[in-house]
Amino acid sequence: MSGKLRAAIVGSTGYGGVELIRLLLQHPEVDIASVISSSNAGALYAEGYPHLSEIITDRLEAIDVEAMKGKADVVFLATPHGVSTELSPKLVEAGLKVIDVSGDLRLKRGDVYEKWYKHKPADPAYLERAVYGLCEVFGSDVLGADLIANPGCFPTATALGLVPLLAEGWIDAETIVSDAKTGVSGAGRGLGLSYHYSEINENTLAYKVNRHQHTPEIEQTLSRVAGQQVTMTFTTHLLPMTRGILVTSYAKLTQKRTDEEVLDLFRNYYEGRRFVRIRPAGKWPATKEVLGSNYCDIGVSVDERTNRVTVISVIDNLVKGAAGQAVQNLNLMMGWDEGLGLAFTPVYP
Ligand SMILES: NC(=O)C1=CN([C@@H]2O[C@H](COP(=O)(O)OP(=O)(O)OC[C@H]3O[C@@H](n4cnc5c(N)ncnc54)[C@H](OP(=O)(O)O)[C@@H]3O)[C@@H](O)[C@H]2O)C=CC1
Ligand SMILES: CC(=O)N[C@@H](CCC(=O)OP(=O)(O)O)C(=O)O
Repeated sequence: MSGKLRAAIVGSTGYGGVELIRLLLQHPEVDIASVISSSNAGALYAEGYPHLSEIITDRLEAIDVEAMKGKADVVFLATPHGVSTELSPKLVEAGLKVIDVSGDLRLKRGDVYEKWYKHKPADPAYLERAVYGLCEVFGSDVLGADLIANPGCFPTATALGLVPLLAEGWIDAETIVSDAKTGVSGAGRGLGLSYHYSEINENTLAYKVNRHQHTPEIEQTLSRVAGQQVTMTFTTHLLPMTRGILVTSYAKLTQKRTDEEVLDLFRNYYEGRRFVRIRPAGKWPATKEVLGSNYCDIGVSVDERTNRVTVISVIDNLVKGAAGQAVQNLNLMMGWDEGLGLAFTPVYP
């Protein structure tokens, strides 16, 4: 026994799962105890991911709560929507800690989940119990929790760019518009027509316009911070790149502000939070500047002509938008330094 925390990963064969493996391999307090597949138990993990040959030598295991109870302390779920709804309660009742990377437990209201995800919602007791782990905003809720709803990729980038402004009442909550771009890995490893090379190469398209499932999740966070119901316009676009999310948000200021005032607001709000970096006035973050890292980089500017503020936030969808924030949540849950295993410099170029 190494004395380390033992982690099992359900959905380990997907992009979120393999990114969790990359990060957990570097974590000083965690051992990967079990890599789990619903469709390919018995196969060598590295058959599907040859870049992990001789690094992950384990075979995939089937989903078995009793087996997980015997060999793991924490279970990460990087599974399609609908799986955690059924599985998380069983894992929690078996005494395991659960970090759910899917959207199943993020929305507190089951009827809202059903409307946007078109799936049956989880038991309300577990929706209530799940702690929404947007680390830089609600991180203090995570210590000691046993069930974490890890935020979505777009909600992480979008909310981190808007929360300081709403927390201080600097923007009119009825005027928010967020325009988001993502790379194709956001859609996972499965095949889909929009993600074929010949469909997305040299192409850009909007999708799920006015019906993206992350809209109510962002609104839930913004409403909680603002202390009033916030509704917004949120539009997603697919870009011909592998990783990265860039969100541009606009909102009306409630009174005149300068660039420096708004930048100071952001610097103060995120003081001491190492994974949020605020660019100086006139500088804008790019997705490549956070690639492979857990950073969310933010740039802010006031348009004096329209009295609107523009916020640009970038993350790597698979790190801060999924596996990285999940590890950060594990760290906060366990009372460890929140950056353990996450000291990755972005990959550049
Ligand atoms: N990709 C991203 O950037 C982000 C993804 N997410 C969320 O994380 C989750 C995983 O996404 P991602 O890794 O991209 O998706 P993938 O499609 O790449 O992987 C999903 C994995 O889930 C497993 N799976 C499929 N059906 C079941 C089932 N019935 N029970 C258990 N496991 C199943 C599959 O593996 P197998 O058949 O081997 O079991 C598959 O490898 C999703 O909920 C997604 O929305 C969240 C934030 C960002
Ligand atoms: C490119 C692409 O399709 N991206 C996905 C990202 C969603 C995701 O990752 O899932 P969660 O809802 O669990 O966060 C989308 O827009 O639906």
